[in-house]
Amino acid sequence: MTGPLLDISDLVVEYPVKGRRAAPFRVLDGVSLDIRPGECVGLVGESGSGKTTMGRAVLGLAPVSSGSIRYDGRDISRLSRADRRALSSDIQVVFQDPYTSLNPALTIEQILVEPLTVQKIERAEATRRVRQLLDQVHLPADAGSRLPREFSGGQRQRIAIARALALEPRLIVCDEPVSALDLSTQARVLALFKEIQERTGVAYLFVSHDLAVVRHLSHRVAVLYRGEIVEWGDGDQVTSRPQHPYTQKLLLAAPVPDPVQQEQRRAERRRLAAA
Ligand SMILES: Nc1ncnc2c1ncn2[C@@H]1O[C@H](COP(=O)(O)OP(=O)(O)OP(=O)(O)O)[C@@H](O)[C@H]1O
Repeated sequence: MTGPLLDISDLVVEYPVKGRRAAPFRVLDGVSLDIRPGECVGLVGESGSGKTTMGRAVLGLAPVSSGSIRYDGRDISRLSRADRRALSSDIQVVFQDPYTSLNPALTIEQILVEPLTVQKIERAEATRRVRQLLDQVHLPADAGSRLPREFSGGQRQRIAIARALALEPRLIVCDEPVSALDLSTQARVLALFKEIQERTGVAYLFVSHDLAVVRHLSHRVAVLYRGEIVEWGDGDQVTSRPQHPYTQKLLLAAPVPDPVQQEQRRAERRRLAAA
């Protein structure tokens, strides 16, 4: 039995508040969770609960006050810039907005080659890898010569996924990666995430406000409420039979296509609100 790939323990993240005597604003308050190699852990919660901050902390972009984030056994919560850069081939990210996350002035090939050249991978090998990456995300080989604006939102998110995969990371932080897409595109991009995970064995920290999205591919799910994890466990259990009242509300808030079921959920929401 191998240890976790990522092990977050008692993590506290605080932002300073203007004014000399003001106490810092605590966004994450003693959060613990772990991700096993090849596992998808979903992190859900409503807006402002601290989900993005959690992803940013893993990427070294949030101020950690206490606690630890161990990657492969080593605490990475307070790395120097150089050590953090060295870790970029292990931990990658896919952001929410495919419109702003890709440099509009670069061709897709240039976007995908960039991380490879930073890691000093030879040009011929990089070009071969770009073709392979486009194939992996089901984009045609000639996509390489085009600019991001020539692609739809779903296709741009595929390009962002290809870029994240370029260095064959072991973990990808996915921060609301389908929220900006329409429903049918969401389903196709989620299927791609799943397929890539099964093929490459990469692990995901999959952040979303939407329980239905997280349910789709998470082995385990953590529910964040006001900077604390209120429920954490098996994905099916948490998303279908939640124990905590906050998760129950999140589940009832998710829209369902069947109007009868939708009305039953509204009634249940009213009952919970009155309780
Ligand atoms: N750089 C920052 N400085 C100060 N406060 C911040 C900063 N980043 C986030 N916060 C605050 O931390 C809280 C949690 O933000 P975060 O973006 O992590 O939430 P979230 O659950 O991802 O919400 P959303 O789904 O709306 O993005 C919010 O109250 C936010 O205003």
